[in-house]
Amino acid sequence: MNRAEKAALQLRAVDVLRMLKETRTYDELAETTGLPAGDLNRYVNGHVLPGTDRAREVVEELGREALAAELEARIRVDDEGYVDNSATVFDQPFLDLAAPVVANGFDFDRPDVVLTAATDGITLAAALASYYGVRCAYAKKSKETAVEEFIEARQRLQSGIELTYYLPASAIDPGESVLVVDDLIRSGETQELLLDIAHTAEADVAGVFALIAAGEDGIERARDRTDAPVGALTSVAPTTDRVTGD
Ligand SMILES: O=P(O)(O)OC[C@H]1O[C@H](OP(=O)(O)OP(=O)(O)O)[C@H](O)[C@@H]1O
Repeated sequence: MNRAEKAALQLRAVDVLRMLKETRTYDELAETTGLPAGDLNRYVNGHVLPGTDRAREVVEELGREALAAELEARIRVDDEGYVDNSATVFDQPFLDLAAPVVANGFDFDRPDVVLTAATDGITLAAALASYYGVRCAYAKKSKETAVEEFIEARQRLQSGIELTYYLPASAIDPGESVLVVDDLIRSGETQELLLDIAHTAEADVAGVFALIAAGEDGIERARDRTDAPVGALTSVAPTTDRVTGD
C-alpha cells in the first residue's frame, strides 16, 4: 500500500467512525469498536488518524456491519413485500460512504467500468465508480437518440413480459473488467441481462453486487452465471414469502 492509499484508507475509517458517532456516545462507540474512547475522540475530531491496521478493521468489518444496519433501518417493505429503497438510493453521501466498504469487503477486483441498469442502481454505481476512479455505465430500457450502436440484452421475464436493456456499444471495450451492481436483486433477471451485456461486450466480470437481496434466488442466479464474487450488503425475505404472510 503506497502513502496515498494508506491516507485514503485512514480518512475512510474516520468517515465511518463519524457516521457511527452520529447515533452514539464515545463510550458506546468504544463498545461497538473495541477501541479506547479517548482515541476515538481524537479520530472523530480529526486530531489524529487511526493506524493502517485499525483503519482497515474499521472500514472492512465495522463499516460493513454498520452500513448493513443503517441500510436495514432505511428499507421500507410494503404489505406485499415490495421494497421501497428511496431513502438509500436518493442519498448520495450515504452511498459514497458505502462504496469503500463494499469495495474492500467483497473481494472484487478493481474494475474498469461499473455497470448498472437504470434507474435505481445509478447512484450506487456512480458512488462505486467514483471510489474506484473508473467509468460508470447504465443500461436503459429504451434506446438513446443519436447513439448509433447498442449492445442489447433481451429476456422474457417470469411475468411473461419481454424486457430489453440497451447500452451504447462504446461504453465497454473488449477485455475490460466490469463490476455489475444494482440497488436490489430479486429474481436476478436484471443482473442476468447486465451479465449478458458484459458477455456481448467481451468484457470480464469483476463481481456482482446489490445493496439488498430480496430472497436468495437472484444471488444464486448470478452465481450460476459467473465465477466472480457475488454478494449483497443485506437481505430481506423474498416477495412471495411476504405475500403469504411470512
Ligand atoms: O432481480 P430483479 O427481479 O431483476 O429485480 C431487481 C431490479 O428491479 C428494480 O428495478 P426496476 O426494474 O423496478 O426499474 P427501476 O430501477 O427503474 O425502478 C431494481 O432497481 C433492480 O434493477
